[in-house]
Amino acid sequence: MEPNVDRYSRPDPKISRESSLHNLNPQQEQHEKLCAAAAVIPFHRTTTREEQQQMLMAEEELLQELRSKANELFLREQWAESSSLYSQLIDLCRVHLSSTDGASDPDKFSKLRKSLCLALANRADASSKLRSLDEALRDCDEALAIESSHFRALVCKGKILLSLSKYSAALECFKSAASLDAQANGNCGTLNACLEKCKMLEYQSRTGNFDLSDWVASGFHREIPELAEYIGPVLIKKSEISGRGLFATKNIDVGTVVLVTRAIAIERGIVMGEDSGSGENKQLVMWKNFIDRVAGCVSKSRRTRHLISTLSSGEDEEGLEVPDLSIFRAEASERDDYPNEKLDMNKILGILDVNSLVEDAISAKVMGRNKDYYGVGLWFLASFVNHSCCPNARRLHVGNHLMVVTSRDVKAGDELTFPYFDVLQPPKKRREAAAPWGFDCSCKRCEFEEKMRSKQELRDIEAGLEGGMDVGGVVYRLEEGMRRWNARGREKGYLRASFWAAYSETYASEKSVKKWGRRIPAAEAVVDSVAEATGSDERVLKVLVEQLSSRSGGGLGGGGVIGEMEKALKLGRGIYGKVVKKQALRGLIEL
Ligand SMILES: C[S@@+](CC[C@H](N)C(=O)[O-])C[C@H]1O[C@@H](n2cnc3c(N)ncnc32)[C@H](O)[C@@H]1O
Repeated sequence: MEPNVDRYSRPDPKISRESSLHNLNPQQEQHEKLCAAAAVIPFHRTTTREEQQQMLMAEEELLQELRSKANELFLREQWAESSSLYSQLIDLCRVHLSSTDGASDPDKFSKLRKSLCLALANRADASSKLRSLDEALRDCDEALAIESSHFRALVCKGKILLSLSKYSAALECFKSAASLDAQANGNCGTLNACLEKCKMLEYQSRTGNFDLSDWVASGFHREIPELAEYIGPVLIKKSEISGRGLFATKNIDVGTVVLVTRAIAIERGIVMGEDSGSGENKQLVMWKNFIDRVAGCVSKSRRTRHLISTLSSGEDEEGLEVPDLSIFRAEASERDDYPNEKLDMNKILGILDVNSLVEDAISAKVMGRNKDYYGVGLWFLASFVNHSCCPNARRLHVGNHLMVVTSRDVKAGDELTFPYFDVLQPPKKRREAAAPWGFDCSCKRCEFEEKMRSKQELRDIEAGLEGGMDVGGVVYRLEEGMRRWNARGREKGYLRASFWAAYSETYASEKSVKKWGRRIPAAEAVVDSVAEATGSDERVLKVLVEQLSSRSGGGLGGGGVIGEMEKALKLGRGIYGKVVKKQALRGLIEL
């Protein structure tokens, strides 16, 4: 069959020069020359075989040159530059494909399609490094629409889906890639690693079974474990505390993971000298960087923009809509089905003020953080959890993930709350800590303590503690006062939690314990009531463990302390959650 000579006619010079060549860097000048050689052919004249060969070579060389330059930049991790060259390569492939007839020149057609697919997959890889995930996915889908078993596009798409927490869809991609001829595609090590990781994350996100024991047992020295995002038995509803809140949909035991969510953005650093000016400046710089990061994520993803727009910015919280929990399930989300929200910088700043969490919060220190460490981040679903001074949950920060773990048993229908700040301090300090959040806490404990403010004696005790009064004396006066005020059950726990600093210092000092003897309660009883009132806390647990240790003379093997050890383990579960299994937990709390 006669070749269709027109196919080899020079493509419209406007398209070829403007869309592909014009932006080339100087190193590609030689190709301009090659193309210029081909350009001597008048546009309307049909080309000879020799001219066709010449043009084919020029085309091939140009593609090859672009490809190697783009690959080189990619290997040098110059993502934006390599992406721009892949774009030129893609344009060029498209131009040539549009003028190539697959039926009469199948080799060239198939070569061009392969080049196009590879360039799309590579650009997707570069875009994903730039966190332009929507664009990256579009490229993978285009490559896969051309060749459904394109290895690189499948692996790249799998990785992007994995980073978007779409575990089942990612697993499908990796499985399809694994079913291809491994020899032909190479890179099996990476694929197998992705496949295994994906299987584990898919399992975690489906079951909520997480196990951090090995990491904890290594003293947090091993690499931070990979975690899936997970939404447990919870739902968002109107809250009596304020606006919307997160509620349990069934009874939940202490230590259960109810939520694992990855930060939208996070900024970390070591801030030396908490009160020094340089520390504050560093925090300000970090805050600014954090805002930039969030703004970057918002500009790159419709989903992020939509989800962030559901968060409170502190204004008219009662009038806010209750979003459907399902929009936070990454697995369920389609790429383009989000409204294109408009979010100005003021709104973003308001949202960050109300919802950002600081990783160095007292509850986060447990996971092996340095005391000068400071990290600020935004986590979507956790942003619906209200604060309470008698919370029933805690947060654990593991890498970029925030885990919400119940710190005591929770009943179906209860609102889940975690502390935004240290709740083992007196009401005045707690009010000061709540002020930057823009609220006055009115949880049961705060309500009770507000009523108790009328007691001059309590105010004197608080002033005494602040003024450096003997801590044993503070404990004694408070215990005496509670007897007279008829404080019962949880109420005692609330007050003891408020004066926890005095209790823990007293029990830590043999001299104080001797001095006050039976006039102050046993540490175990205080630990029980504080844990009952405010949930587990590592400082409360520490007092219990020290008591156990001193009672058993340093070793904890004695039969008499078994019950207390079980109690300590239960408290430990409320702090670290069931994600740290018994043996590792024993090590962690030094039992
Ligand atoms: C992270 S948001 C919590 C979810 C929020 N209620 C909503 O509807 O989006 C933090 C804001 O919730 C409100 N809030 C949280 N805990 C509160 C409490 N104990 N008392 C009063 N307001 C509270 C405050 O307005 C606070 O700035």
